Amino acid sequence: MSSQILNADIKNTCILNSTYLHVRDLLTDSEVNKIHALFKSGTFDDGRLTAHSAAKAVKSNLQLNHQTQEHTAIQQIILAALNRNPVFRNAVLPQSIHPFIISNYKPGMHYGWHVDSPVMGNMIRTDVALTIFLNDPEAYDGGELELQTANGNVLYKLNKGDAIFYPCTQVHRVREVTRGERNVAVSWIQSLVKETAHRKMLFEIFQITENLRNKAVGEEEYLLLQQHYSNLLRMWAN
Ligand SMILES: O=C(O)CCC(=O)C(=O)O
Ligand SMILES: [Fe+2]
Repeated sequence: MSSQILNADIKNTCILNSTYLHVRDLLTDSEVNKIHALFKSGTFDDGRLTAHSAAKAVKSNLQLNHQTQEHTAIQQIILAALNRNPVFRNAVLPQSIHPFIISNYKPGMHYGWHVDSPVMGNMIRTDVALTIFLNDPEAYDGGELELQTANGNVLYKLNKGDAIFYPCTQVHRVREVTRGERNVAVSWIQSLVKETAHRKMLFEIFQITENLRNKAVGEEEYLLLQQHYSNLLRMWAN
């Protein structure tokens, strides 16, 4: 299936590569700075506390204690940014979002090859995983998020404020950080639409509808397209 960005407005804000959605500037610079300040005053725990048994063995990082006010404040900033983002809303179709893990990798830390649990927290089915990069890629060496795909591995190390969304079905790892520190926010989303291929089709139809809005609103074909979008979403929503 083709996977392209069809809408000019959306094109400036994200890159869709197969099923990997890279959203640019999900967080503004001012939000990243606020998060950085909260990060510095936070209390961090061993990341193995939140890993399931097989993942524990390969995980080495630090995570902001989730019972702190810093964690609550960072999570609020991120949730507000996600809620206002039309690409996120229409491409991911979020139903539930797992509380964020705010993590820090120092030199020597990594998260080896693993699969994420299919169900997490408050019975959230993990359909889409996301990593939001919270510091400059130049600030550290290594630390790439690496995903295994049928066409070879793909690596992501994005600008601060950018996010990558990927299907939870993929084996992945975080490569060892060899210099500096890697700060990210990570979460998992249960989508209204479980199948990645269905979400992609809906996102493409949504963009076509947006493209046609000005010239075709009121036309019969436009109404039919909207009807099919609505009915497909209703058919696939769970
Ligand atoms: O830090 C990342 O980019 C991903 C972390 C991860 O794979 C996980 O927490 O399960
Ligand atoms: Fe993971």
